[in-house]
Amino acid sequence: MKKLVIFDLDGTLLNTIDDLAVSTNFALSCCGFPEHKVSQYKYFVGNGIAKLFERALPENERNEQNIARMRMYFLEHYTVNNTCHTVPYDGIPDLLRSLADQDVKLAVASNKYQQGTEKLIDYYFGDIPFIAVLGQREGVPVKPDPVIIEEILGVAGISRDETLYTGDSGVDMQTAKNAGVESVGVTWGFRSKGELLENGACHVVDYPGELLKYMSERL
Ligand SMILES: O=C(O)COP(=O)(O)O
Repeated sequence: MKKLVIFDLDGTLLNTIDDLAVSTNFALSCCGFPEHKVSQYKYFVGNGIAKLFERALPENERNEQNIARMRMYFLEHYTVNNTCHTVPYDGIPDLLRSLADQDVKLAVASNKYQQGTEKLIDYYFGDIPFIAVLGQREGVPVKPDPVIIEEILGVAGISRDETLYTGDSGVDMQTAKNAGVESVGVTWGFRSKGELLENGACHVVDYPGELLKYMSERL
């Protein structure tokens, strides 16, 4: 029986890629560096914003000072422009609502910085009763470290066996494995089915409706 579903945010609940790309390109251009195509950002996102900046910077410019400058310009732009193009994936609001109606506990575990994670969840899913909305926080290791999952299990009072973790990247599948939790990889996000399987996805789904069916067989 599954009683808790933990969701990744970027590429799983929300398609955030355009806003992330626009704000990172803004920061790159403020720093005098070349921009990237939106499609490239699908491979830059997933390990938190410091890693996003490192990957976006030219190879010989990847240093602490440039990452700090990128962070400043990015946050200035993204803080006010993070809901311009971002949308929930088709079927996600219905999936969350149906799970909540069936008394399944819901939580978010993201590598996006905490304030951004909370703002987007509140803006797009304000009516969904998430028991925990956790992003990247100072001093807490990012996914694939399992600490974020362990924190959510503690808040929920639910065991590993009763938990499902859902995400769109190899990092997400590794996180679930490291936490000893069953994983479902989703193919509507930023990464390929191959990446999900290579990183130990227990199951892979192509539509939110499939996840709902999978869950209803396990309630
Ligand atoms: O900000 C990121 O790197 C991605 O965050 P995610 O963990 O929600 O995919």
